[in-house]
Amino acid sequence: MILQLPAPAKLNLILRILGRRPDGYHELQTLFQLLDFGDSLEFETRENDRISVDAGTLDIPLQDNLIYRAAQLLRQHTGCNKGAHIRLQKNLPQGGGIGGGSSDAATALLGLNYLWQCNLPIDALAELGRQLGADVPVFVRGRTAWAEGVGEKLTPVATEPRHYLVLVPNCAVSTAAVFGDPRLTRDSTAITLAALREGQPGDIRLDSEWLERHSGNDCQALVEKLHPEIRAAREWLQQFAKAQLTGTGACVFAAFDSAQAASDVLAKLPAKWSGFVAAGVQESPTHRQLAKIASTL
Ligand SMILES: C[C@@](CO)(OP(=O)(O)O)[C@H](O)COP(=O)(O)OP(=O)(O)OC[C@H]1O[C@@H](n2ccc(N)nc2=O)[C@H](O)[C@@H]1O
Ligand SMILES: Nc1ncnc2c1ncn2[C@@H]1O[C@H](COP(=O)(O)OP(=O)(O)O)[C@@H](O)[C@H]1O
Repeated sequence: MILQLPAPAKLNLILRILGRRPDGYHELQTLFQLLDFGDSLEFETRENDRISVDAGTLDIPLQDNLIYRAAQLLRQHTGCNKGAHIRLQKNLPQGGGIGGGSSDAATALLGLNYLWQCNLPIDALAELGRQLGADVPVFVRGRTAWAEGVGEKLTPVATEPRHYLVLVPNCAVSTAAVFGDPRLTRDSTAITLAALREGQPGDIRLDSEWLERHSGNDCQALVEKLHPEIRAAREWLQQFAKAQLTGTGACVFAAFDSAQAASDVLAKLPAKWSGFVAAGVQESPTHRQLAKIASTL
């Protein structure tokens, strides 16, 4: 059996650092916006219990690949001893702050849970994801969400449909180095969403005016100090629309009302940088694909 699933990127439309916990991890608040663009994973069952990964252009040891680690963790947790061959088509830059590795890990958990018929509920898969990285649970749950804690307390939210131009500067940022830097500001006040829920059935809606007021990224100033090229990319994009860092970088992004408007700016991009246009989505393309497969059974 062969199963093909997307592993979408995310943007942090808001990233606030509230403080540091005794274990060194940071308390934060972030708005994870899922995108309709990302990597792609293909899963194939095998006759034996081997797990192999063809990582394509991604040049890292197998034991470090989050796809392999997700597969091992799922087997350990469930006692499953089945094997699989997994092919990765890597479209997202590494260390970009758009969650490529985390999303690959989540898609591996979701895909293998289905392929191996482990039948773990989403809560259990999200907990396994948390063990692999702070950003994995949001991709496992598959909803654009407001995150608190170290990023694992998730509240699904509805954002207005927008198109994003994401620029990829020529550098990779180490998340651990940014969080370990004494110059990082860690004193933002917490935002409360509760007031926005009043009288509204369903998910909390974050409209563009609210987003405009609260957008920002507490890592941006430090990351731009460490990597002047990221500042240059953001300032270039800023000529056309409000531009901001995602996660701990390196990517920067701006929102547009249409894909055409974003593509028009992308067409002007200096050759030294690359970029892509993607739409913001409420539900992960991974979950949409799994639901489609389930509906045809
Ligand atoms: C801050 C974010 C926002 O999305 O940055 P990006 O990775 O997307 O750039 C993420 O939550 C990152 O998530 P992820 O990349 O999965 O982090 P992890 O592998 O769990 O942690 C990498 C390192 O970042 C630091 N870290 C991470 C998350 C957090 N809330 N506090 C931290 O201090 C820790 O030093 C940890 O060793
Ligand atoms: N399947 C994978 N895809 C990308 N990176 C991976 C993967 N597995 C492990 N990694 C490691 O995770 C690190 C961060 O990955 P990535 O998710 O691309 O960055 P970010 O969290 O900044 O968005 C990479 O530098 C890489 O060493």
